[in-house]
Amino acid sequence: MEQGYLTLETGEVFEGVLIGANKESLGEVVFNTSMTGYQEIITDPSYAGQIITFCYPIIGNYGINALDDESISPALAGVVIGDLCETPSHYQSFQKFSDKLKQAGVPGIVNVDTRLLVKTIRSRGTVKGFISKKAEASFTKEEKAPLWVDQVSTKKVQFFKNNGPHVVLMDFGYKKSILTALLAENCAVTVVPYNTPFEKIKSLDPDGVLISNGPGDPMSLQKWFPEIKKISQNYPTLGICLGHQLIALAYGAKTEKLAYGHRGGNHPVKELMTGKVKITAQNHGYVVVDNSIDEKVFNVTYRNVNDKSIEGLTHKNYQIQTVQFHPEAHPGPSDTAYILTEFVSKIASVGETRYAIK
Ligand SMILES: NC(=O)CC[C@H](N)C(=O)O
Repeated sequence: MEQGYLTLETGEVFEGVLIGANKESLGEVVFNTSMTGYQEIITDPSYAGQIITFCYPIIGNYGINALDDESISPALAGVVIGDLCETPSHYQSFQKFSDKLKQAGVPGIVNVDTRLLVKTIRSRGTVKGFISKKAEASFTKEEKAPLWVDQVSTKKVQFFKNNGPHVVLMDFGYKKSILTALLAENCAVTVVPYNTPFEKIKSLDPDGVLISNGPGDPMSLQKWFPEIKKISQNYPTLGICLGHQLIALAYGAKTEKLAYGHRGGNHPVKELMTGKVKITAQNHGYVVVDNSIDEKVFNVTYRNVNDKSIEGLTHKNYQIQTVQFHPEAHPGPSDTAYILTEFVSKIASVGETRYAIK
């Protein structure tokens, strides 16, 4: 057990014990409030480049299983934990949390005062941090953040056969649960790289397109906004999290960074049409700016109950729906699983009446 430190760019230093990969790591320090689901969280590609602080004090108690990974290899920069349990107990567990981290090449730091760290992030806003054996770090101003999506998106097209409607899943760093949910609805799914142009998607002849979640600042993908717009004008489209932000941006709205993001399994969201509140799973640092939405183009369908931020949109003329939260959950409640089910039944019924390709 080796002593280590998490140094924040704002100067605070947190002491702990190093676990996982034996290396230093720099990342944006964020926190997740979920009480369970650490395996899904560390394998969610949307965390690429980030150091996740777990608010829940005990992590690792039910081990790692063969089912819950949300991607093949974790993309996060590190983890910060209060109390790590190295003697897991669960019938499906085959690995300890620290071994999973080591295998994935990700460093972590445990025995950290995570309550103080989260309070610090809440007052400072999201800050960069450095995990190291030394209590010092130098933070140089990066010219440009890496294009994280490019690092997590598939490089090749993958087909999943089925006898239901055909969905093209644009992979900006999709969570496996999105694919699983579509397959469970009998959809045939074609997973394509994030930078697949409209013409290629047209050649795949989908019934609908799903623009996935993914890491980083949505504005870093500005180059692809015209393609995203064209795709969504020609096929019924569902955007989840980053997908929601990209669609809004493609139609001229703006996004901004939240002070410290929404990451957890109990974010209340109001469905404006019914007034009903759904408890949702979330993991995002950016939001669509409220007054940047053209109300002649989009209806705001959902709002966050806590900070009133935009959580969902529908287009007034095209079959486009977007959600900032995660209807596939994993981890988190499945209150909004109907969003995926309704999308699939909509594209199944569009069938022959599908609008003409422009
Ligand atoms: N889960 C996601 O798709 C996250 C979207 C985006 N990277 C954000 O942080 O806001």
